[in-house]
Amino acid sequence: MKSFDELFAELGEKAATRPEGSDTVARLDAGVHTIGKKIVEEAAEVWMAAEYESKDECAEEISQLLYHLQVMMLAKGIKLEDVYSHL
Ligand SMILES: N=c1c2ncn([C@@H]3O[C@H](COP(=O)(O)OP(=O)(O)OP(=O)(O)O)[C@@H](O)[C@H]3O)c2ncn1[C@@H]1O[C@H](COP(=O)(O)O)[C@@H](O)[C@H]1O
Repeated sequence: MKSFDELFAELGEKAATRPEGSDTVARLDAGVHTIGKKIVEEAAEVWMAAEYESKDECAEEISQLLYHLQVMMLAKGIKLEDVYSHL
């Protein structure tokens, strides 16, 4: 288990060191358009899970959406505080 901030730190490290086999590195290399499409797909899965699946399945979909949002943040050079300052 990890927090939002811990995952973001881990993904930032992956982006910087580019380890072989990292899904995150591949997604960053694919670019903002592909990352954006994934965010829309995951958001729809959250919606469907909320309507038709269990609380746990919905939580898993939300975790995936948060992951892809973080990938977009990295792709755009957006830091946690850039987002938090708007909350
Ligand atoms: N938290 C996540 C995470 N959430 C979602 N995903 C990715 O998003 C996909 C979403 O699931 P889908 O049901 O849409 O699967 P899919 O249709 O096969 O998706 P695609 O791979 O085709 O886009 C998953 O298969 C993962 O590839 C994640 N990939 C990585 N992480 C974490 O990110 C960290 C770094 O991972 P690596 O970069 O792979 O080392 C690790 O701690 C991982 O646990």
